[in-house]
Amino acid sequence: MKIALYQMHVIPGKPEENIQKIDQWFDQLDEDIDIAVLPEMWNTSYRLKDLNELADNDGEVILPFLQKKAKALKKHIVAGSIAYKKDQEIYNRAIVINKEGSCINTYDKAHLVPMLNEHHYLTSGEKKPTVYKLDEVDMGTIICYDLRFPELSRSLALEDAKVIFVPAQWPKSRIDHWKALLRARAIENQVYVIACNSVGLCDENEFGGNSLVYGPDGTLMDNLYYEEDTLIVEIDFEKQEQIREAIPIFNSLRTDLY
Ligand SMILES: O=C(O)CCC(=O)C(=O)O
Repeated sequence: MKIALYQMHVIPGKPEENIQKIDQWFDQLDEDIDIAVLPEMWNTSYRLKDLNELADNDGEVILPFLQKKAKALKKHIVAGSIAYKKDQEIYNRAIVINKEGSCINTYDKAHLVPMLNEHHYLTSGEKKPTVYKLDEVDMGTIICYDLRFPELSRSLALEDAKVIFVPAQWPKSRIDHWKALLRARAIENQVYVIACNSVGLCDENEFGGNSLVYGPDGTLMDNLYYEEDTLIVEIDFEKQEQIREAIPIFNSLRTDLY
């Protein structure tokens, strides 16, 4: 399975321009890419004060755009997350569209970031992320700060997720945490962790890139640096099975204790 990640410089407060950038990025992807992955809040970036005007109202612009694109390109889109307005509430919503153009999964970021005062502007999700299938493989998505809460990734792994996507706008100043936490989530759950960060500035926030993919044994399969760029990786589920057989952590779980 071949996956392309867009380490995007999201233009703050300019949803139309960001849609155009993504449209062009999709168009230059090779035919053999199965899944295209986008970062967190790629329509607005962190212009939180303006989200009431900028958030996509019930997905009315972004959903049809992604659905049409997925169908035309015959690719699944793990569409990171967007600022999504519903009944006067604004969510940081992850979206997955399959190559037939159906929206098969959504998840509203459950852990809002105190350091960014996200809770002043966004409503937190009240449900945990759920597993979805792309090409018959179980996968899941968590968003950025969720990475600090291992319970969420574990709950996806216990539902049989083999891949966990982490769209983010993670700051440059804490990139060491980003890499350590992503690697830990990969090793402890024996999953592929596919992490798509953004780059560039939004007001005083600088995002740190370093989008990467860790294998189920924590091997760094590939990574990007600090510029806008594309990462392409190929993942292998037979290899994952071998890793899980060699160190069978899921058979050793003590659900009687925790
Ligand atoms: O946890 C962190 O250090 C960064 C989290 C973050 O920036 C986010 O969730 O958008």
